[in-house]
Amino acid sequence: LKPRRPKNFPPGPPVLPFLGNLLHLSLENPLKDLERLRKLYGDVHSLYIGPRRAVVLNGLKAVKEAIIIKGADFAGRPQDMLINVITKCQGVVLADYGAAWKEHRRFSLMTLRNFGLGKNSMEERILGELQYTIKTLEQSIGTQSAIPQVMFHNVASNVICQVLFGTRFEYNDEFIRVFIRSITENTKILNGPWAMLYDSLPIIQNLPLPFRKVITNYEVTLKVTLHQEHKATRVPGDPRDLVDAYLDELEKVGDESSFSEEQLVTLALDLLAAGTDTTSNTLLSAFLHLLSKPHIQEKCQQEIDRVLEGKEQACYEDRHNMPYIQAVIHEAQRMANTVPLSVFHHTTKDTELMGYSIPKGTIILENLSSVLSEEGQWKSPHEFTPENFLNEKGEFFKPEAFMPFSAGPRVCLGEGLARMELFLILVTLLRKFRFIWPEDAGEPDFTPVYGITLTTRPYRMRVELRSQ
Ligand code: HEM
Repeated sequence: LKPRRPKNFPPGPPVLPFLGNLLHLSLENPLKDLERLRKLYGDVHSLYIGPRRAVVLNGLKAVKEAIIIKGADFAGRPQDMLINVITKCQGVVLADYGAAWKEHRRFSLMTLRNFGLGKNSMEERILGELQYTIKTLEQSIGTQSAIPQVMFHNVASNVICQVLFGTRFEYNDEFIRVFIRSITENTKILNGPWAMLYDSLPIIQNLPLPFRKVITNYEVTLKVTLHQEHKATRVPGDPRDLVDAYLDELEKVGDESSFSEEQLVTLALDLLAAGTDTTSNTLLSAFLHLLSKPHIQEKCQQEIDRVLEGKEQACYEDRHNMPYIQAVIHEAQRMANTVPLSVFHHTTKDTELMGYSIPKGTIILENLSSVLSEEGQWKSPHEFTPENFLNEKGEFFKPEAFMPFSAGPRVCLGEGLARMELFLILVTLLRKFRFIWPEDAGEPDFTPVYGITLTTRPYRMRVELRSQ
């Protein structure tokens, strides 16, 4: 009943029968506990999630050795947790390391790239979507209460919807409202207390407890995704979007590959879920910092005005002339710490790490937080300081420990898109508006709400038009 540590396995806290190390972690937010355990047991330590064997990786050295240098050994995903019940191990994000994952990852990367080129490029889609955001913000001028939460989720999910379905949704559309509510709820439940209990105690898995909400939420998102009727209007060989491209591929490869209509639905949901909550929570955190540090906001605006003088709108290439903006965006990502424990990995074979033996089938928690704020890697690890990314000459540089997208074979496949979104959204909005912390709002609260993604606590902002 009490799990036994394998030989030469990393050390860790004493393990209890059934519960493993569940009592060593705050189920509401285990990040502080992981910091404490790192101090006690070192950069690589073990942890039992109920009966499941897990290893936590802390700091750049351990994370790099595992997911980059020994990437393939650490590139699996666990297949028997609450999260897998809903995705049936398909798609990309939670698929195990193997042919189906590889084929779907390759297809997604290629399609994102193809739909990002030429006419209707990704850049145009983002800038087009921003016109709706600008309208929303303009309507709130003169009030103290622009509410950025839903707005940034809408932008991020509409950008992906355009790639997937070739269409965007009005911000009050049923699809987008239901979809966003369901995925934001699920990213909180899926690594919260109920998921931990579900994963630790098989005996409770069929009881009508709150984790069942994850399944209902997933069914809702599935229904709305399936609702996108594509087949009737598509022209084979002339794809309008990712769904068309997938259906083309399915016809081409037939039964010989892992492609199937069921996989397509999971893939679409994967991309929507992975691309919405991450980008929007990063933007929420970035704006919270800019609201509380008006001098940094102003410095960004000066650089934007200078570089974009005479130009109607920003393009992604402009980033090369905006070292300060680049530094602010990277610093915002570092402090946002959007996916603090990455997505759980799983060892694909018996392997070694920093002198320890780690058997095949061990869950790996990659503590990205510990790298993004590691002492010794940053000039200022705990404060919002754009200078973390600027050299003495004011030029932008990226330290090795900047890994909000993780790294190695499983590195975020939306990194290129996310970086383009963050740049164009921040630059366009900061050029047009000044964002001010409302006088009646007290002090900004930077304590995040824990989940697969960290979220800022809800806040309001005052918006003024800038005269350029
Ligand atoms: C600021 C925004 C984003 C952040 C911080 C972020 C971060 C991450 C992280 C940490 C992972 C886990 C990597 C690992 O397991 O080692 C991941 C995976 C993934 N992300 Fe992102 N992401 C962002 C935006 C996006 C966008 C816009 C998309 C959609 C196109 C996307 C799609 C994915 C997918 C499909 C995976 C799974 C990759 C795999 O398992 O092979 N992400 N992301």
